Amino acid sequence: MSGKYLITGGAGYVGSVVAQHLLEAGHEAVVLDNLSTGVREAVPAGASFIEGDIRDAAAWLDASFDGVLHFAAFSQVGESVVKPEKYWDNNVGGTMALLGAMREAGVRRLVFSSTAATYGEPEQVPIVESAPTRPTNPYGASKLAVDHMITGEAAAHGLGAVSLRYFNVAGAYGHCGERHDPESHLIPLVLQVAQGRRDAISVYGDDYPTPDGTCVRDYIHVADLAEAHLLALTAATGGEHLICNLGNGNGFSVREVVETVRRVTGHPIPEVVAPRRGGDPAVLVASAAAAHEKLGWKPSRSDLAGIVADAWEFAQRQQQSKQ
Ligand SMILES: NC(=O)c1ccc[n+]([C@@H]2O[C@H](COP(=O)([O-])OP(=O)(O)OC[C@H]3O[C@@H](n4cnc5c(N)ncnc54)[C@H](O)[C@@H]3O)[C@@H](O)[C@H]2O)c1
Ligand SMILES: O=c1ccn([C@@H]2O[C@H](COP(=O)(O)OP(=O)(O)O[C@H]3O[C@H](CO)[C@H](O)[C@H](O)[C@H]3O)[C@@H](O)[C@H]2O)c(=O)[nH]1
Repeated sequence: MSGKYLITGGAGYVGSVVAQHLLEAGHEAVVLDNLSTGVREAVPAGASFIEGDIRDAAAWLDASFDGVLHFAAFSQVGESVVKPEKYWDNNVGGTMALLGAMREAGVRRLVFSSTAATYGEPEQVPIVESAPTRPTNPYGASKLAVDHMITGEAAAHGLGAVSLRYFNVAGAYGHCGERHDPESHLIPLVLQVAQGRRDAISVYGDDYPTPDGTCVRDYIHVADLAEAHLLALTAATGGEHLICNLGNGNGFSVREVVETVRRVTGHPIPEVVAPRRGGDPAVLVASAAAAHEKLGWKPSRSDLAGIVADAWEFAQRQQQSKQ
């Protein structure tokens, strides 16, 4: 059955891909974004666009909406360590206002972008949802606070909610991909080196307790992630707050990612070892068993070279459109 959904942060990377998937599935998509890190051109054709802040969501939310997909947030681990107040204000303060607006309008279905950063340094990998949550940076702490807020809202006021804890999102889908400015994520940065826009990639730390000394992450294709959001909308039912990890269950080190980019693009990628970045856990790899069991989700684009190839195609198209 088709529905009408508000997509906060739908001018950003993940939100724009999910908006595109919702439209393709026959839903109506209304994007609310203040363009703080997103761009207007990322909003898919066919979606309505409101330039505004989630703190003012009450101005646009009404009972005609079947649910909210909430992506709007600041999400840079390193920045959150030096400017924690920015993260509490937007991620926690903004979501509190959004939940209030949903309550007032009688909108009872929410899918929230949570993160692997809620766990911190794991005791065991792959990480399951019952693992201890001890975030090592304010970004992860702000997202964990929101998860707790949603649990309370579901229990007290009958909200149906799913928090999706993404691991490292990568790749592109159609005209939607990663175009942050400045960019902070590993894969698009390495691709910028391949394009000649940067001289080298800085490897943040090579003395971690991992096989090659660099951090290990679980890279998940953004289109696989989008499919999980559609399944989560169905699973978000009154009074329950479900939390599911989304990842492939495979870990790749920073050096393995750089090597994969070399193979996919055919460009040599010079690397320089730089100091560790504050707040980075050594290893983050997901168990997605709960998403499989409770949402019926299974990623189908788990090959790292394929993920990098899609991101490369998008980056090349972006570069050409600017020339
Ligand atoms: N990209 C990842 O690897 C990753 C991993 C885990 C979780 N997440 C989460 O997924 C979500 C989307 O991430 P992304 O990579 O697409 O980020 P993004 O920065 O591309 O998108 C976020 C969007 O939210 C908008 N926004 C921010 N604050 C707002 C506000 N107060 N009101 C309205 N709009 C606002 C921005 O303009 C932007 O368009 C975030 O919540 C992030 O924490 C991302
Ligand atoms: O120039 C760079 C950029 C990154 N890295 C390293 O590459 C790895 C991946 O870094 P990203 O910045 O691409 O991603 P993060 O793991 O820091 O964070 C991402 O995934 C997290 C969950 O795993 C959070 O959800 C967060 O929102 C999202 O940005 C990290 O070890 C980082 O130190 C480098 O070595 N050099």
